[in-house]
Parts: sequence; structure tokens; C-alpha cells
Amino acid sequence: MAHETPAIETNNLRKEYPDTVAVNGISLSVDYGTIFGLLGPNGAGKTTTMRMLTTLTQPTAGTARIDGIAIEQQETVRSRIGFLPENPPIHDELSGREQLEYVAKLRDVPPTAREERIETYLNRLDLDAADSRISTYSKGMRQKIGLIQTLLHEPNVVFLDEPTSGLDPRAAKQMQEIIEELAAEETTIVLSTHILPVVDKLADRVGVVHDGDFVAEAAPDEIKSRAGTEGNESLEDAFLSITRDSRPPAK
Ligand SMILES: Nc1ncnc2c1ncn2[C@@H]1O[C@H](COP(=O)(O)OP(=O)(O)OP(=O)(O)O)[C@@H](O)[C@H]1O
Repeated sequence: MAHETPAIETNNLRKEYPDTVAVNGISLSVDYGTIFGLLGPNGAGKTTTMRMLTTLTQPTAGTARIDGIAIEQQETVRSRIGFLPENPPIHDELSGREQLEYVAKLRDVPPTAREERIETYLNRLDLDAADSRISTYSKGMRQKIGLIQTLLHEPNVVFLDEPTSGLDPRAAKQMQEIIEELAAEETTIVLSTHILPVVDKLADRVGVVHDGDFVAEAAPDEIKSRAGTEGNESLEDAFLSITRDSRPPAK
């Protein structure tokens, strides 16, 4: 399907707190069907960027459009996106299935599609304790519920903050397969993680944030060759090199 706008477009997006410039004017364009890896050291500004793009916090300056909609139109943007934060918002007293049914209703998933989508994802992620209370779940099981509830309304743009955190290798692989399938269907995925091999494997584009600035934005291979570590290096080596060398000038 042809799209008239990028899936994500930001222009000098900035967020200041009284003592910190968390994000220092980020300009970015991400096409539909892209898996975009958002990388950066602790405190670089990744979460703040995701929170602005998901309408959870307002920028101090600059603009952003998600799925063609200005982020000021919060309700419309929220209906088009899915966001899996590091600690997914789930109710311990519900069962996994009840939690998913609750979110499906909140998200206006058509009643005829609810059960089928929930069952499909529960099976795909081997979540066979769906009828037990979430309070009994491991971190990985909670993460699976978090992912499913992020995707139930079939959002066009999905933001995932450390999605494989707490997952065993099998579950992490299942999640990666889901991410790749979504992208193949033109969904755009923003993936923030410190697990660089996952980004290296999945991402079409990588943005490296350092001290609130994008210090690199390119395909993973280009990032590696730009880091100048001669071809055999991992994205991790390139990341360490870029974030060591490129201290943006004081503004
Ligand atoms: N609500 C807030 N009030 C004040 N400062 C904040 C707030 N949120 C974030 N910051 C600051 O903004 C900067 C960027 O933080 P952010 O959480 O976006 O980084 P991050 O890249 O997500 O880091 P991490 O990898 O550790 O999660 C940090 O210096 C942080 O202390």
C-alpha cells in the first residue's frame, strides 16, 4: 500500500526539564514497514523520545507526526499506535485472558475479532497460563501479555521499549518473528533496547542517541562502516565507538 506521509516524522523535537535537555531537537523520518532501532547509552533520551511520540509527554519545542497525524491530536494518534513500555500496565488481579479482553474492549477491537486475535497470540507465544491470575506470572509472561495487548488493535506504528527483557531465548525468538511479520505487513516498529544483537538482526534503520542528540541514523551496516571498525565488527563495537567519540558540541 502506498502512503502519502512517512509513518513517523519529527522536526527539531525537543524536551527540556528544569535541569536537563533530555532531547535536543531530533529530526527524523521513518517509512512504513521499517524496523527502527533506537539506541543510546543510559540517560541518552530514548525513553523521552518514545514518550513524546506516544503522546505521554509534550515536547518543549518542535513537531512530530505519527501515521500522518500531529502528536497534539492525542486521541487519534493513540488509536493508531501501540506502546509497550518497559513495565507494561497490567492488572495483577486479572487473568491474562481477562486483561487482554479488557484492553481489546478499551481499544474498540471489533467483538468478532477479539477472541480470535487473543487466542492466536496466546498460542503463538505459548502462554498456556492465560486463565491464571497475572499476580502469579513471571516477568517473561507479563512481558508477553504486554506485547499482545500492544498489538490487539492492529496499530500502524508500534513502539517497543526493551521488548525482550525477561524473555527466555525461545520467547525472545517468537517475539522477533512477530516483529518481522508486522514489518512485512507495513507496520512500523520502533525498538528501543540495549540488546544490540537483536537490533543488528532486525533493524532496517538505526538511530543512535547520545546526550539528547542523534549522532548517527542509518542502516546497521552503514553505522558499522561509519564507525570505521573495518567490516568484521558488531553493531555493539560500532555503538561503543560512536558514543565514545561523538560528544555533541555544547549548545
Ligand atoms: N521527568 C523527568 N524529569 C527530569 N529529568 C528527566 C525526566 N525524565 C528524563 N529526564 C532526564 O532526561 C535525560 C534522558 O532520559 P531518558 O529516560 O529519556 O533516557 P534513556 O535514553 O531512556 O535512558 P535509559 O537507557 O537509562 O532508559 C536523563 O538525563 C534523565 O535524567
